[in-house]
Amino acid sequence: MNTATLPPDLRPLLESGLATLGLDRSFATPLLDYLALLLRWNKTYNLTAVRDPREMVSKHLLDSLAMHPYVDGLVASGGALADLGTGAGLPGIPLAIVKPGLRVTLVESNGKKARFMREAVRQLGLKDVRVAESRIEALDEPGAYAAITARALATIPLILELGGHLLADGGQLLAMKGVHPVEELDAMPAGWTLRTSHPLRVPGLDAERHLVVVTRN
Ligand SMILES: C[S@@+](CC[C@H](N)C(=O)[O-])C[C@H]1O[C@@H](n2cnc3c(N)ncnc32)[C@H](O)[C@@H]1O
Repeated sequence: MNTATLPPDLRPLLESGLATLGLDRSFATPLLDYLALLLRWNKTYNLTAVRDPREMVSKHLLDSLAMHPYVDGLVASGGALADLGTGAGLPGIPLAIVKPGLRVTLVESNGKKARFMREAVRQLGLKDVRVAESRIEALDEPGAYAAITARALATIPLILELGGHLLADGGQLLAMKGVHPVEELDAMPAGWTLRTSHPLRVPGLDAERHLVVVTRN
């Protein structure tokens, strides 16, 4: 893939961030391939508001990857993950890159974004990833997923309303949030339990981040 146009300092920046997150530096190559593709498509399709390549490393790649330990159990058990309102594939594509064997469905209703992701999945050779071009609430796969992820999508009650049907019994919502979302959790519907809210440290990002884990009772 053509990563030659990327600024030369991106690779060391990304490799250092991967090391901080406990991930192998070798993942920098496919992650930069994805970034290069995203930058190229962003010129014609409005895929993400963040357009500076250095900012994309911290705000998109490393931010998505900061939750990677939470999907290790899925790789081990073979459980599937649905990334809801994934946009250009965040966090689903970076997670799939660093967790070979993780089965991911990228759920997105925007046709241009879905088209970009189909191309990215093909070019990156992500064999266990599929794109579902669909409204979340219309995805007819009840109970098919051991976990759902959501980043910059909606409040926790709304995420559960849209996509709760996709989770198997005991399944987990892994919601990426900024500050700990007290009000959202106060409004959580019946049938769901807050398991944990864990602060995440994202290399290169000076902002509060939390991973909120909610389980179906
Ligand atoms: C703010 S973007 C976040 C994208 C990505 N998760 C990220 O972190 O960059 C929210 C995305 O969710 C999609 N979306 C919103 N509601 C949706 C729904 N009900 N079904 C499917 N996609 C939806 C939008 O099209 C948009 O691409």
